[in-house]
Amino acid sequence: FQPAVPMRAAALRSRLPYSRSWVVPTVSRLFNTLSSNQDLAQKRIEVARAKKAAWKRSVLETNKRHLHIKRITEEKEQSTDFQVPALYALKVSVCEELRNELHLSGRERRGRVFIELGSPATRSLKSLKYDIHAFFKALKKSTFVLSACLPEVAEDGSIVVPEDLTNTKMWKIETDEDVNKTFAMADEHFQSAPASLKRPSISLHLAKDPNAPPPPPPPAYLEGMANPAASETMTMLSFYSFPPSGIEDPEDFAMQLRRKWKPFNPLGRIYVAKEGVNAQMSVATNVLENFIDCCRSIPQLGTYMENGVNVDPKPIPVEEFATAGVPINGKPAPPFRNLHIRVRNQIVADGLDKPLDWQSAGYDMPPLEWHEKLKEAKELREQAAGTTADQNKDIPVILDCRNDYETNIGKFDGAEPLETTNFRESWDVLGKRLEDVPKDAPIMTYCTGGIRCVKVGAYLTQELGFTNVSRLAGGIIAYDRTIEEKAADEQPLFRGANMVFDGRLGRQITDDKLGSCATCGGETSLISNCLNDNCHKRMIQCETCRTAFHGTCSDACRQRLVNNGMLSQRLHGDSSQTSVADSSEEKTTPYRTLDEYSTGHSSPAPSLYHEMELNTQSYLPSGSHMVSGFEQGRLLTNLASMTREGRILELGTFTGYATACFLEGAANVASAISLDSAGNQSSGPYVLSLERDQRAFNLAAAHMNVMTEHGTGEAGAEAACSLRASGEADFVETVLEDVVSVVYDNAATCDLLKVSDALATMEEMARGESSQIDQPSPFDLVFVDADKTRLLEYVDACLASDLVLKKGGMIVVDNVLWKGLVLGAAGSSPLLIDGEGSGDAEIKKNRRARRLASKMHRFNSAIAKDPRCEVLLLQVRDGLSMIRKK
Ligand SMILES: C[S@@+](CC[C@H](N)C(=O)[O-])C[C@H]1O[C@@H](n2cnc3c(N)ncnc32)[C@H](O)[C@@H]1O
Repeated sequence: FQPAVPMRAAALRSRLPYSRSWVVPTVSRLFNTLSSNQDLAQKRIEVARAKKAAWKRSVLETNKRHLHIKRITEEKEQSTDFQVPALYALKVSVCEELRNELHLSGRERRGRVFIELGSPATRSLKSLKYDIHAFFKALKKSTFVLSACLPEVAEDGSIVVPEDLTNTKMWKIETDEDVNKTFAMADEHFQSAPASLKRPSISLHLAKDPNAPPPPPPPAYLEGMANPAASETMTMLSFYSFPPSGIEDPEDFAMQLRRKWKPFNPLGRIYVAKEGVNAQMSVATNVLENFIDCCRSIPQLGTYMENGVNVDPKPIPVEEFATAGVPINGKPAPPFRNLHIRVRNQIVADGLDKPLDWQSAGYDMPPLEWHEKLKEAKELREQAAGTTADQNKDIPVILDCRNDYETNIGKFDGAEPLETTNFRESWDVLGKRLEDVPKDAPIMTYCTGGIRCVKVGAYLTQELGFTNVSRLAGGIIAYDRTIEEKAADEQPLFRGANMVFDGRLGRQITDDKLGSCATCGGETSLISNCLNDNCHKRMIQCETCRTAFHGTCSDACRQRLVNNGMLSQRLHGDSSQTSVADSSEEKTTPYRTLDEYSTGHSSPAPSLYHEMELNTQSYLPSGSHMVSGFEQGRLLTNLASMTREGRILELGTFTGYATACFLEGAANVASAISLDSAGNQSSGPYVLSLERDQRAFNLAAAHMNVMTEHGTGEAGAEAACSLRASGEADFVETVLEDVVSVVYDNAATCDLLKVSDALATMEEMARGESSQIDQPSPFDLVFVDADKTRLLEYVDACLASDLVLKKGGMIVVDNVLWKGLVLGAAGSSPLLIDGEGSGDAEIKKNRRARRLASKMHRFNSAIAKDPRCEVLLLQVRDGLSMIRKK
């Protein structure tokens, strides 16, 4: 054993620059010193990481504890033979001074904290304060002192908290001994208290600690700041930063931004990734300077916001702001509704297989210099007619690095668009375009706000070896502002409209209409997204066609809107459904495909479903293609409606679309057999759905609550829509209990179960050993829609045991045609994949798709031969296999 202090001193001595090794500065010693400094830095990073991990663990533990306590209270409240006081209830109130100083919200000022019998908080002041802090997060642990009294029970059985906190019955809790005494008194008081007091209780009063250090002064950027709500205008702005050491913990950084920006009430969309930050925002103009100062004070933004904050030259009056975006669902919309700070893998998805050095990306050319260079380039081009390539080498290559729908409505004179539909395609296009261009030739690049050109510049210099690359600083936005502010007598060399990434979509810079309407071919600069949300294609479309096609891109999409009965709702903002039979659309629009015809002659899905899809797109966009959707969803409802008892098991809930379809079907069964109470785990209509992803589970839980509280019609759709409109992303992030239970229409029960692996849970059920939920009695239908690599195991568990699926029951397996690739896997055609690219990432993705297609083919072949069942493989959506258990 060695004492800790000397050991620390020795370690420090060997690392500090003034240790003996520094006195004789030989090269090797200097090197040693440097490397030990690096060690020290590394150690610090490790300590910081360990602290963060410990903090995360403690948050998880606290959450777990809350849930545990909730369960105990519920169980105890239900059980009649409750004897032991397992929990103490502390009624906590916070003094006025602390409330104001810490800006406590209603829930944080007063509430109940439960303390378990025998837990450290019943013995030590520190633990008691810790537990109170765990419930009242806004309280700082050291800023309060405690006083206590015992609650009185009124004649009517209600619990009275003394009004007069200075009353003599109150005592201070200052030591561990006081804590012990207080809990002992609560026990004693409980013995003689009336039965309406369910457990030993203590009233606690929290007052400001007179010895607490004064709160830190507000940051300078908040001093004397105006009230953003009083601003008459809003200012659009954007910025990006690629800090050289990256962002260590993007989740944590995103939280920091939310906290620091709260006083400004900004709106916008911000992406945070390890590589940096990319923000498009609107901020009240009266606090714009304060907001910019705040951003500058954040080290990861500060000096790394290349070209500072790109501010739109014209603030928008608040009344105009409310309607400055492209209308959504036929209703006027602002450019941004909420503040969304999202963590992503990259702030601009580039598809490169390794990150480059974003600090070394060519010359960031100020807008006025860019303007002059373009004029020179124009002159050079005019003089160059009929001259040799060698004489033309000074003419710069001007590259527009945006996508085709952006360059089609506006670009700089003489610029060459890359004609990409996605930024990831740029690398191949650049390679081909610049194949024969000398490495020292001048190359000028630009994009909307400059961020894409950082990546293009890095690629051109580091990967393709060009030495004379420049990019327009701050992109077209900064150019537009600079010309307007500093060279108003000059004609802008950018013609047409600049597409921006907020609800306005396009900002007209000159009156030129360079785009041609995707529908009629006429001139236009209007850009929008197809109103059929299943398509949502970004398109250029003139005002006339926009009206004629009701904001959709084609006949097919317009027809979809009509079929879904949402046209009138979307265009006029009313909730009345268009009656398909009465609709003139139905009579006059010819059907171009059988698909369109079939959808056109099916009953529309209830309105809730569409909102569920939109919520999925909004909260879990990368998985939104997984939702079952209209055709398959309706089929699932019908199948569920035809089952004997309406008992359905779904593997892979995702956001609850198919779950809702099944619940609808189960309720149909209940009404067909005139059940007068809802089914449950043991008998009658019941849906059990298993999911492992917390965020998907939370959104599904919210959807199921909406469905059961408001139904699937207009009221349900409105409630589901408000999940999105509230902008409260937090509900998908919180940890819910692992089981969420709802009853629909008093006819069918649905349990959502959060599991770590649906297959393991199902195998437990097959053995009759379900650990998370009481063993449910067997199901009529099992929908297999979780991980696609273990389909045989899922189906086998259903076929092998009658505890999961009844004899004669049905297994439905999704995605069995795997985008048509099973044909290739069966050797019938080459394995072609739509839009097959040649980049490494694309090749990897395709390899995975092929591997899965082979697995799917093996599954289809095996199950078709299995004597325990009969199979019908339907070409619905991505292929549905209907497997009847014999
Ligand atoms: C295709 S989606 C389900 C779509 C949903 N059934 C619908 O129709 O809307 C697949 C879901 O299964 C979940 N999942 C995948 N593997 C799982 C597993 N082993 N256990 C539980 N859930 C799983 C995924 O998180 C994902 O949400």
